[in-house]
Amino acid sequence: MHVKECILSAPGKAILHGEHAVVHGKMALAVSLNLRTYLRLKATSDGKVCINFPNISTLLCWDLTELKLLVPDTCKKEDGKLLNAELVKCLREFVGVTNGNLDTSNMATLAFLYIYISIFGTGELPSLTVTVWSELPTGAGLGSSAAFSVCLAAALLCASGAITAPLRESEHTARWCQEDLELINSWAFQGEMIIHGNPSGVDNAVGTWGGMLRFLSGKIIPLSRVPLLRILLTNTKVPRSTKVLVAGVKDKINKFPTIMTPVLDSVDAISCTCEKVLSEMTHEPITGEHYNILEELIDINQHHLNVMGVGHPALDTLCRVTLARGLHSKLTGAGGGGCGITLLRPGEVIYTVQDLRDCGFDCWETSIGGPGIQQHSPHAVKDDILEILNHY
Ligand SMILES: Nc1ncnc2c1ncn2[C@@H]1O[C@H](COP(=O)(O)OP(=O)(O)OP(=O)(O)O)[C@@H](O)[C@H]1O
Ligand SMILES: C[C@@](O)(CCO)CC(=O)[O-]
Ligand SMILES: [Mg+2]
Repeated sequence: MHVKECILSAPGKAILHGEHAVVHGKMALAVSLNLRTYLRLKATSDGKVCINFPNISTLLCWDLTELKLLVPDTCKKEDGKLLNAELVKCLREFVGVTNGNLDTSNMATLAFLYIYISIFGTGELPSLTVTVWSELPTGAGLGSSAAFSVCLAAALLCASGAITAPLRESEHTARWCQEDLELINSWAFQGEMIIHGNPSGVDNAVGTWGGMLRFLSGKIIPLSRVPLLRILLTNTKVPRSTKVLVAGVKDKINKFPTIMTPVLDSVDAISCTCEKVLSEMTHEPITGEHYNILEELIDINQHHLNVMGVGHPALDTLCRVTLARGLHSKLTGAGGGGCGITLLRPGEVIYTVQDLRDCGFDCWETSIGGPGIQQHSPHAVKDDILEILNHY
């Protein structure tokens, strides 16, 4: 093993515009959040691999001898756009995943085992313990699966020696070089493929690089100059699965191609227009008209997302309650429940927070644009999170 112990973190994300359309080759605008997923990897010598994912109540241990039997004959060490079908089939049987059973714990376990065996399968399997704790709500549209996959990919790549842990003595936080980030991102995409089925890659790109970015057909363009936006996040707490929602949109497009294609094109135009307005806001004095346009784009996109079939009555409530205070909201991420975003104007007093809490929703203002995957020294991690990571 190339590391004895390491602690990493990756951010969640909010999609401003382009969710679902991005899966079909359209543009998305996404931004990292100040809520992060933390992972601690520890080398052990007991011949076991243990995973502890307390957010989803998962604590499992296997003997290395058991896991060795799962390594397929053709274990590719290459990163790629396709999963090794033989390994997926074998792991699904091992973990007990059937087609109708989208148990949250199973998907995370499957993603861990897939990345672990793919990275180490051609050599010796190491004995280790991995603990993951997240500040993000899981399965709520804020990219928890991507932050999880990015952390797993980075930690296991470091443990294998494919990349080097960047933290030097006396440093508290460190990042990887561009080349290593590309490798982390490509393995995180494979984790997302396990959890999502058909991801665009936008979520893992934000988890890897952080900041605000434009994502189009696998191309990631960081937006360096963006205005300081105030965004309210609301979690309707309605559970949903990204995998199921993405598959539903695909079915609708296949069923009504001539009806749905213009909707996707319109979402693409919304993302382009939004990017243009955001860029103007960094070059010229910000006016009320800039905000008027951003708000109208949010309203139009929310209608389109309803047309795609990924709305939910709880998200309608969010839009109605915030509009009563003159604020504009849309779902973010896969929809079907989960979280929505509300744009706040500078200096705005947000009475709407109490209205939303009265509806039973969680609601908080977030800061956006935090860093992508990082390695931390234990001193750089908040005490309560460190306690959870060290508990196992
Ligand atoms: N902290 C975590 N620990 C373990 N597994 C996690 C964690 N966070 C996410 N996951 C895995 O990711 C799944 C949720 O992924 P899903 O893509 O459905 O939602 P999301 O990523 O939160 O939202 P979106 O994809 O819309 O942004 C969980 O069911 C679990 O398998
Ligand atoms: C719904 C979706 O567009 C965003 C999920 O955060 C899926 C994806 O891009 O992989
Ligand atoms: Mg996800």
